[in-house]
Amino acid sequence: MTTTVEIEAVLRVEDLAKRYGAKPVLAGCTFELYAGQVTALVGANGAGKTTLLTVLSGLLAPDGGTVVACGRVALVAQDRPLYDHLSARDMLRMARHLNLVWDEDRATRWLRRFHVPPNRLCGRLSTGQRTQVALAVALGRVPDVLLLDEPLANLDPLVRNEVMAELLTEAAETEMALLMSTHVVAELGGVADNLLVLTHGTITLAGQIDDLLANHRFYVGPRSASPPTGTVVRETHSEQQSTFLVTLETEPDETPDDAENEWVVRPATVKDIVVAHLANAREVAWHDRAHA
Ligand SMILES: Nc1ncnc2c1ncn2[C@@H]1O[C@H](COP(=O)(O)OP(=O)(O)OP(=O)(O)O)[C@@H](O)[C@H]1O
Repeated sequence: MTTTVEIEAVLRVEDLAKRYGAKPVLAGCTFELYAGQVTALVGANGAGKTTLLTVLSGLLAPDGGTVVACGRVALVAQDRPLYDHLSARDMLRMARHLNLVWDEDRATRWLRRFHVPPNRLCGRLSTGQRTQVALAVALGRVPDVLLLDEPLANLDPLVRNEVMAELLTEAAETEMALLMSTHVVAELGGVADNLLVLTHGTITLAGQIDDLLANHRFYVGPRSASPPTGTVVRETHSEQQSTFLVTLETEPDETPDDAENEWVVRPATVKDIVVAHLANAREVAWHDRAHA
């Protein structure tokens, strides 16, 4: 007998829409975030990631749809807004006064862990150190949902790994759901549980990363119009050869090569899947522009 473990959704987003003036930026966004899980939000520049995170944080009102959060939501914004004339320690002190729920230990531990000088003015901290102060303030608020807008962008590769490892521990230990926008797709393996791809303001791919890896395959074979199976996500052709990235209904057999049909089957990475979706989205945009 198999037992299905129900994972609790701590944030539910349904049919979310946002416009800036007359310009629609988000439309029909529907997804959930789960306790203790990390979800990566990926999309082209201008796709609407920052807007989506800002709406989820409550700082920006949506024009349609609903966001239901079970608990506190904290956002670390892209520009890490801090008061430059306050020290890191004063930033925490101010956050303690502004928040009904505040975990001083958790916040100061983070600053210590990443060697941020507590008495230096925020205006004199490096960009990476400012990120650490913003993360300390967000974690000190004991969020049930932590939203991070490109949290790793200004960190060196070593610190990036350390920050991600610490955030994963925090998420697991406190059942905190984490949603982070990122362009560093190659680093998502072993980090994110779920993936959301945002294309021109709409979620075009959502799922558990393990499932996405299991049901995407490359089929490489002699030049042809279609692959032997699956739904085509993206195709490229040379004179002799065709390559299809497909989604499969069921997992393929263990045997990777389909010798009979001369097709070579190989697995796709998260980066392959994301890049294919982004490339498709860009082509659709070019096509729409050309025919406008
Ligand atoms: N305050 C604003 N007023 C009007 N338009 C805006 C505003 N903020 C963002 N936009 C526009 O909305 C769209 C989505 O922007 P957003 O910053 O959410 O995208 P993004 O996916 O976070 O981009 P990036 O990856 O470059 O950070 C863009 O076309 C942007 O120019």
